[in-house]
Amino acid sequence: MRRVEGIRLQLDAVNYLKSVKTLLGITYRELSSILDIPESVLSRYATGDMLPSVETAEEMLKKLEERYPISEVVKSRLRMYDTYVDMSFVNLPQFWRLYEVYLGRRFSGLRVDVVLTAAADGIPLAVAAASRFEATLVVAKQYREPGVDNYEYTYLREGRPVTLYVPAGHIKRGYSVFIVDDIARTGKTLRALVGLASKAGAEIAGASILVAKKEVRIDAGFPVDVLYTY
Ligand SMILES: O=P(O)(O)OC[C@H]1O[C@H](OP(=O)(O)OP(=O)(O)O)[C@H](O)[C@@H]1O
Ligand SMILES: Nc1ncnc2[nH]cnc12
Repeated sequence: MRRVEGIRLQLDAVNYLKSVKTLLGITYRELSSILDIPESVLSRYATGDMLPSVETAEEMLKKLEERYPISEVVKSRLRMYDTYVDMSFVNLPQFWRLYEVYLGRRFSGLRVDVVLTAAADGIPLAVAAASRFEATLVVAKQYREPGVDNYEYTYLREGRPVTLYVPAGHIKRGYSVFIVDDIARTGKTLRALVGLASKAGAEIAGASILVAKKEVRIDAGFPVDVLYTY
């Protein structure tokens, strides 16, 4: 393992610890008994006065992922209303860090050139994903960028046509594209993003959608990772 990979693991373990502590409201006492590490040591990890060894970090991550999976964080932080799901936790830095660690481990070794999302609510998650994959962020918008060629994809949303655009130069033939969004209700936005990547001649390496309605089915020949269905 390269030195930098060890350091990443150490930081990932501490970030996971801090994120689940804040987002799930877990005490050091509980974390201490789950991890078998004294509370005083955990609090020094959290303040940054100390780092776990690489071996301890790997063990911590395994235990934390098993006991506090990111799906539990999503489930406990989202708020269901009649027809609306409040997903505002996707705007918390603690959640971005948790999501980065999750993606890095779930999709370890995946080559990604572009992380593609649709404006606006998917953007913070897509930034976190692009950061972890060392990829370029591309945001599909509901308007055409002027002065350049755009790929476009039109679908019907509650009877009205919606068109998503991306500048043609931003996704090239043969690129490996990873799709990110906060929620899929009808799956039409996800399908539109797949359509845009296909028009560009790119390959889709995978997709991560935090929350999806049970009815949403995407048979696109690539894995769509969903953390919570309703
Ligand atoms: O599966 P679907 O029915 O297509 O819905 C999912 C999409 O809807 C939301 O975006 P929205 O278009 O509301 O724009 P916003 O991100 O600006 O709220 C959400 O961020 C997804 O992109
Ligand atoms: N946050 C949300 N909740 C429910 N339906 C949606 N469609 C798009 N965004 C949504």
